Parts: sequence; structure tokens; C-alpha cells
Amino acid sequence: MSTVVQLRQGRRAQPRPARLALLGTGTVGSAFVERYTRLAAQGVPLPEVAWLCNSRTQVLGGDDLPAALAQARAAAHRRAGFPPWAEGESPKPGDIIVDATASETVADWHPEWLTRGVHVVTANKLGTGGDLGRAQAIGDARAIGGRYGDSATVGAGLPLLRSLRALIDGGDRIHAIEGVLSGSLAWLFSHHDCSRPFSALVRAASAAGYTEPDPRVDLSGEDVRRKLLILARAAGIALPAHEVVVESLVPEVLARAADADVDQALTALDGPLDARRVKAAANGERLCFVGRFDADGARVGLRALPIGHPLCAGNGTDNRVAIHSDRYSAQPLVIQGPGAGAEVTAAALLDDVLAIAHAQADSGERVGIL
Ligand SMILES: NC(=O)C1=CN([C@@H]2O[C@H](COP(=O)(O)OP(=O)(O)OC[C@H]3O[C@@H](n4cnc5c(N)ncnc54)[C@H](O)[C@@H]3O)[C@@H](O)[C@H]2O)C=CC1
Ligand SMILES: N[C@@H](CC=O)C(=O)O
Repeated sequence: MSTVVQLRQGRRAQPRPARLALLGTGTVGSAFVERYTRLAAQGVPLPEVAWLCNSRTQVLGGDDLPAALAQARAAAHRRAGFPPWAEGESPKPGDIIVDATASETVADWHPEWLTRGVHVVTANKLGTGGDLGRAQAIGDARAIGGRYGDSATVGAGLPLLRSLRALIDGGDRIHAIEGVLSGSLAWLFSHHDCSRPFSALVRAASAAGYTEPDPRVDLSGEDVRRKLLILARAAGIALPAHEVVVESLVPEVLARAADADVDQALTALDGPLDARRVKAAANGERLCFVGRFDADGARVGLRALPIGHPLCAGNGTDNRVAIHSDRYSAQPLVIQGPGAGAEVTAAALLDDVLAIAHAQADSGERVGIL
């Protein structure tokens, strides 16, 4: 074999390093950068962060990620136009998009990126927890294209989706899933003793990074609906969003408030929820926000449960979820642990990034080592 042929073959075999783009530099995106920086300093091999983007700007990653993050977060508000990441270089097959936004626009891109062989790792639940058509497009695209890391979308990385998929891969059918799926609502109802207004607790949960960017998404049951849809669809049930019966906690005046007025309008929660708390306590019950699907349908709402009820056993932001399947029919498989917070969510995103990087290395695909 001539030297030229050897050189050409050598070049072809050399994979281009995978690059990572972080979309979203808010609570979760910032925790992602913090954890990434810490892991990199520990010598964990990670794909290079090439870009950081938010709704206002796109900046290059480079060697000093915290500085790039600060630059992105300081960018001025922009009124209109394409999202900044849509105006720059397109990701290539093997690159990894980390979606730490709550954006419908970004979720709409998930199937497109996957089809192009770009991997998607997401904390944004709208991809598979929103419109059924989009969730199915993601399912089709991940079967032929990039990998989809969704650990952060349910339980903020608790091994829920992973366990569910392992049961299904092992031949089990899923009969029902029921549980406390909202970390912020779990925290709120475990702290709600009427000594402080419920609205003050909501502000505290928001400041701690447990709520969605708009806390009404949690309080309306919408966030739990999304998680229930993600679980049901992962179990093979093509459940449309409108078939989940949702009991919202949001009074009309809060639901209609403009974004700037939400904080003030939160006080509309105080009277009705104090009344429900007092009634439940008088009956020896505790308030729990529960989601459930089974053969009879799917339902999300606030329930008053006996204090010793297994779903009431968690603390703080704990999610507690029971999976009933063929092998777990007499007693369900129960998974419990912190289900909200920027650090656990960022850890779940990085777990998925690392799993993709390892799979790339194993299969000889593009792999980037920092
Ligand atoms: N806080 C938690 O415990 C958990 C949060 N999540 C999810 O993480 C996601 C992010 O939440 P937070 O960080 O609290 O939100 P945030 O509001 O603090 O940050 C959102 C970021 O997305 C950016 N963004 C919005 N539209 C964009 C677009 N079109 N293109 C690029 N960037 C865009 C914003 O500029 C901002 O930087 C949400 O989808 C949430 O549901 C998931 C699991 C747990
Ligand atoms: N707002 C969510 C955060 C995690 O998904 C919750 O309260 O559980």
C-alpha cells in the first residue's frame, strides 16, 4: 500500500470532535455550566462547549465558560427576529444540543436536529410532553438519527424513565403510573401549614429554582400533565395532551394576569388553599398533588390523602412515583427522591451528555475530548 493511500485512509478514519451547544442560560443552564466546569476540572472527558445561546444572543464557549455564560446572561433584550442560534453555524451530525429552555420554538427543532444526526439532550418537557404529533416525530427521528437524552424531563433526573424503559425492554406491560411528579408542588404542600401565605411559599419555591419560569405552569397542573404524557408515551401509549383531565389550582384572576402582574396576583391562591388545608387537616388528611394514568384514563390534581398514605411519604421536593406492571402487579415499584432543583437537573443533563459521548466513543463515531 502506498504512503498516499495510507495517509488518505488515516484522514478518513479521524473523527471530527463532537461539539456541544447549550441553549438556555437561566437557572438550569447556569447550573449546567457550573457542573460542566467542575467535572472538566476533575478531568472528566467532555465534548467541548462551542456555543452558549439564550433568547437574546449566542456567544462562543471557549476556555473560560463562566465568563462566556456571564456575557450571554448580560446580553440586551431583543424584540424580534430569528432566535440567535438559528442565525449562526448549523450543528453538524454528531454534535450535541442541550436544551435548557422552556421554549416551544426550540422543542419544535428537536425532530429536525435528530433527523440530521444531531443529538439532543433536554430539560425542556415540551418535546415529548406537549403536542402528540411532535412527540411522535421525535420518536421517529430518534429511531433513525441522533440520540435523545430526556432524563431531566421527569423527576429532574430520578431513574424513572430509565426504569420504565428497562421494564418494557424486559417484556413487561405498564398497567398504571401514579405519583407526586411535581417537585415544587411537593415542596409547597409539605411547607403549607397556614402560618405563611401560600403565595409567599410560591415566591420562595421560585427563588429556590423549583418552579417553572412561570410558576403558573406548575400551579395549573400543566407541568405534571407534561410529565405524565412523557411517561405514558414512553410506555407506548399515544396519549394526546387534551385527554389528561387536569385540575388547576390557578384562580381566574391569576390565570389572566399579565406576566408583569403574576407576582402580585399570586395572593389569589391564599384563601382557597388555606381552606383546603384546614379541611384536610380536620379529616386527618394531607394535600398531595398527584398524577395518574391507567387503562381508564389520565388525571392530574390535588388530593386529600390519609396522612399515612404511601404517596404522602416524601419530604421537600421529593417526587414519589409508583409503577404498576406485569411483574410489579401486587406491589408497585416505587421511586422516590428530589424531583426539582437546578443542580439535580443539570446533573441529569450532563449524565445524558456523557452517555452520548461514551456511546460515540464505543461506536467509533465523532467524539470530543476536552
Ligand atoms: N428547575 C427545575 O427543577 C427543572 C427545570 N426543568 C426545565 O428546565 C428548563 C429551563 O428552566 P429554567 O432554567 O428554570 O428557565 P429560565 O427561565 O431560568 O431559563 C430559560 C432560558 O432559556 C432561554 N430561551 C428562551 N427561549 C429561547 C430560545 N428560543 N432560544 C434560546 N434560548 C431561549 C432564556 O433566554 C433563558 O436563558 C425548563 O424547560 C424547565 O421545565 C426540568 C427539570 C427540573
Ligand atoms: N417545576 C418543576 C421542575 C422540574 O421538572 C417541578 O416543580 O417539578
